[in-house]
Amino acid sequence: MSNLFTEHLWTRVEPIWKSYLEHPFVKGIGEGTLNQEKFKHWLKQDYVYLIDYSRLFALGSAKAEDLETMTVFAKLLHGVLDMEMDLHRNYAADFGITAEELETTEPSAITTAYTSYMLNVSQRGGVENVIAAVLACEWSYNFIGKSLAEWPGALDDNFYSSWVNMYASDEFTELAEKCKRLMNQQAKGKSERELKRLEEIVIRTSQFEYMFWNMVEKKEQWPVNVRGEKQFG
Ligand SMILES: Cc1ncc(CN)c(N)n1
Repeated sequence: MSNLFTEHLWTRVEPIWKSYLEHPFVKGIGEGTLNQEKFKHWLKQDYVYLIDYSRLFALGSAKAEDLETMTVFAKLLHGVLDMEMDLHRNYAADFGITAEELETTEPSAITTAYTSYMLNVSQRGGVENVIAAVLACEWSYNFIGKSLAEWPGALDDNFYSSWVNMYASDEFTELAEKCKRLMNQQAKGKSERELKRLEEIVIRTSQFEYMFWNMVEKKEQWPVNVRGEKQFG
């Protein structure tokens, strides 16, 4: 295993994350061709996802064993609530969707499953579980943003160029790097068995990321709603 735990993790998640770049939703962002109704579904679902995601950083701060780690989690929390969610609020305003509408979105089945998984593993373990749960989210979006930024035309006359720019930006890259540094610090001195357990969390969340792209592509909610009406993908 390489010295840095994140380098080892990269060898495990690379094939999963490369599959995101072939996903029609992600390709649609990079090529500027994504159907805007699908994007609105992402905006709303992602907004409520990010609310729970923020809770994870608050939990990380509460579980931290030193002031420095506490501060890093607090900075990550600020990064989501202020910087990342501003992207959503700005796109929503263009569509005439209010911040309240975003905030009161009913989470879909996949959104609920994904955030519940992250909150569950984070509550069960120490601070290392929290950072393992949030790592793929921050790092994989940065990976996608930077990859799409190199696609021809992704940053020119593309409705989604603000999306690509934000996730590829130096500011967002620094948030992803903070997560990687925290993961490596927490991995130090852990047994092989413990590292395997953390690796599994990163792989599971990477698989959830793919399911989230699928959910927004298909505008999925729940397979059956409260009136008994079925939704087929
Ligand atoms: C589902 C998901 N995963 C990750 C990110 C990046 N914080 C996000 N906005 N949405």
